[in-house]
Amino acid sequence: MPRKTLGLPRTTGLYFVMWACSTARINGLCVLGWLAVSAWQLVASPVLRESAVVRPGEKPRTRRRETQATRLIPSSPPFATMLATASPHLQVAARRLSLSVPVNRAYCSFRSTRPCPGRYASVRAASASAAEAAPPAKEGAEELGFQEMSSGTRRRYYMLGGKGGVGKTSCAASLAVRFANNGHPTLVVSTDPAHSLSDSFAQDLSGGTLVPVEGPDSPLFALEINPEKAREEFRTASQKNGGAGVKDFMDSMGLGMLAEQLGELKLGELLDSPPPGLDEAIAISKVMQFLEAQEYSMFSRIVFDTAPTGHTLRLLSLPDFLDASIGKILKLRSKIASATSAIKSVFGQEVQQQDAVGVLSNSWRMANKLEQLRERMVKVRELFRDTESTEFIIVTIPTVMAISESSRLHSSLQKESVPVRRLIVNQVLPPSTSDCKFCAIKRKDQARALDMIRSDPELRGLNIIQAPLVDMEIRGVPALKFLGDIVWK
Ligand SMILES: Nc1ncnc2c1ncn2[C@@H]1O[C@H](COP(=O)(O)OP(=O)(O)OP(=O)(O)O)[C@@H](O)[C@H]1O
Repeated sequence: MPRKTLGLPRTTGLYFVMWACSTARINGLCVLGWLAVSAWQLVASPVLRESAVVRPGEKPRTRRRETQATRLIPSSPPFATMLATASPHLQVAARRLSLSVPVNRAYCSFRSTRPCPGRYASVRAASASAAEAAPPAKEGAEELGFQEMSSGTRRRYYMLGGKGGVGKTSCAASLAVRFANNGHPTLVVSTDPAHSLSDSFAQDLSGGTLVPVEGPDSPLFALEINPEKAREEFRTASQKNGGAGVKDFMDSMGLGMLAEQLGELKLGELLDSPPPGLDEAIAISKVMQFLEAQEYSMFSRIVFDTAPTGHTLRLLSLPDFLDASIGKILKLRSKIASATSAIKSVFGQEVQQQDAVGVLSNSWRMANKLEQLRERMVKVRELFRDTESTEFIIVTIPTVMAISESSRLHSSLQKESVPVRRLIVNQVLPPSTSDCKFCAIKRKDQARALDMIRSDPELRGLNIIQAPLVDMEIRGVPALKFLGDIVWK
């Protein structure tokens, strides 16, 4: 029908078609409306299309970014923009066009009262925008880029930690992939009792041994330490605690005091309900064991995906804890050794005597193992504090709760003299030309949280790395490479 016959301006024509769709609620009509609008859009929307690209007060978007966005999600930005700039009736109509997911997505990313069905229209565009929007990290800060992390072949350790669920594993795995793709034979280790490294690499890494990860240019191995299994080694040594018969026997030997002291130490309980941090301590000491072996000397970068904040802090104070809780055992060790040999030399093979010897020698073995653990923990703590080889990277998200926790974590790490220089703020919503209500509110919240970082006395001195919230699940080496290229620059 010629436009003149209708006698309506173009936008009103569009309005009419969409209004018909929204009122009729008939899918067939919706399809017709959609086709009509698309045809109309092809021939008559240069002005509106232009307005989709540049708005007052905004930087013009580059043609390239627009192309990337449209390639990744085949939505129809000009059409969505038209909807966004038109009346609320049109927006209702657009919602009813639910048969067209791209349109819904595009629509949502412009104006909606509900959260977006997909996260972002374009991952690449998002990351580019985030990089553009990243605030200067700190005043007078040294520039710490990936180049600095990657330079040199001397072994370096990176420990990523923070509140649960902020993206520690994704960031640690992406850093490991990035190192491996930059020529470093790399080992990534999860010491978090609730492992998600396997999920992150989409590969089974459980089993407590080094597993090669397929994909990167240089060797990349992953290791999930099973704390239960590692603890089992210690537990078996403490299983025979002896019974009343043994106690009587030791009393009769004049070793009653020793038996009582051993009983009080409750060796079995120490490992059955381990003190906080012990699991991770055993896990890290296991890694130290691995790394002492010649066959693992090839790794020039070791990345740790650590357990959530609390565990890490307790881990650092564990050597002191072990001193306090097993110090007594260590003191008793020589007494145990001499009592064991005395009993062995004086008596024959009676059951009671065997039990008594068993208790003492188990206790002695146990004491030895705990002593070894304590020594390793001291080494782990030294490693954590070595500014030359180690860096702890705090991962957070832009929420008040996560930032408060990161601030406390930083303060505790400072007290323990652990070097921290970088703070990753993960899942930042990138700026967009227009916002759904949900996104706008979320973005405001995030902006407040980012301001909080800038004014936080603990965090403002750190080099801040913003990682955008991306619209895909970060799973498998290609996705991790993708994230790594954005985050580790
Ligand atoms: N920048 C991002 N954009 C989109 N999704 C992300 C991003 N970072 C992490 N995620 C997603 O968030 C979820 C949690 O991430 P991850 O497992 O890395 O967190 P975590 O801190 O290690 O969790 P936990 O404390 O439970 O081990 C995962 O589904 C991951 O894909």
